Amino acid sequence: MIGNSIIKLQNVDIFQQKHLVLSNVNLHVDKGDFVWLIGQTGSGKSSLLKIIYGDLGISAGEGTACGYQLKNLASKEVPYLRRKLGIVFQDFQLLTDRTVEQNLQFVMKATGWKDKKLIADKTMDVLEKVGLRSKVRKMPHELSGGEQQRVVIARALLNDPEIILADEPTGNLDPDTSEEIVMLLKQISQSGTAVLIATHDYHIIRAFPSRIIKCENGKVLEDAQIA
Ligand SMILES: Nc1ncnc2c1ncn2[C@@H]1O[C@H](COP(=O)(O)OP(=O)(O)OP(=O)(O)O)[C@@H](O)[C@H]1O
Repeated sequence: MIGNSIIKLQNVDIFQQKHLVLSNVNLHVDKGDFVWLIGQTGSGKSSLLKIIYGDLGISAGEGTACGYQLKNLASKEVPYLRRKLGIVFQDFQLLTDRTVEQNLQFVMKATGWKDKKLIADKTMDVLEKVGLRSKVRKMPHELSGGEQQRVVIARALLNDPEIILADEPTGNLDPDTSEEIVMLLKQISQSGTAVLIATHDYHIIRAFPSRIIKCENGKVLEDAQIA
């Protein structure tokens, strides 16, 4: 990694199949940055995130994410890159037949955690960070939408990621709960983990002013404004 750089894309072209979605993308995200990603439906926000988490490959240009070269990234490297990224999506994607604790520990076991004491301590550590220690034994359906999204954020924090990528994390939440979730993500960025949030919700952007990146007409504008 170069200095504090977590994500660096230089002159990257982003394709979905043969369709060029975004061309000549330049983007940098540094340690602890809090960045909004906006753009109309179909403008390429999810495609840009997919480049960063190794779901789409880079054919032209250069990129690094969390110290990994994205160009020619070997498929066996992708799970290791993903451990350094916390991914939070709109629909909560919790396992509905397991408790909060079991949801978290399922991920830990899948990513190589073995020591029972460390697993138990980390479970409580991430739940503390999202304010849900008391819900450790609850099933997802016993939680509100905002609480479920907090569990997803806790899950994203398990492997101490360098950045959280969030795609419409408040899409299913009411305005007050959305603000609470973004407040939590903002706090996380202040403790050093970068946060990149794709959203259509300009109200929430106004409530938490920060750097804005915009996908528009096949380009990525760094340091954009909302109307
Ligand atoms: N798997 C795919 N195969 C082919 N084309 C795709 C695929 N996924 C997305 N696209 C196309 O790529 C373009 C960008 O889509 P993308 O999902 O990145 O946009 P977005 O800005 O995230 O949209 P939204 O706000 O609706 O989520 C669109 O034209 C879309 O139709």
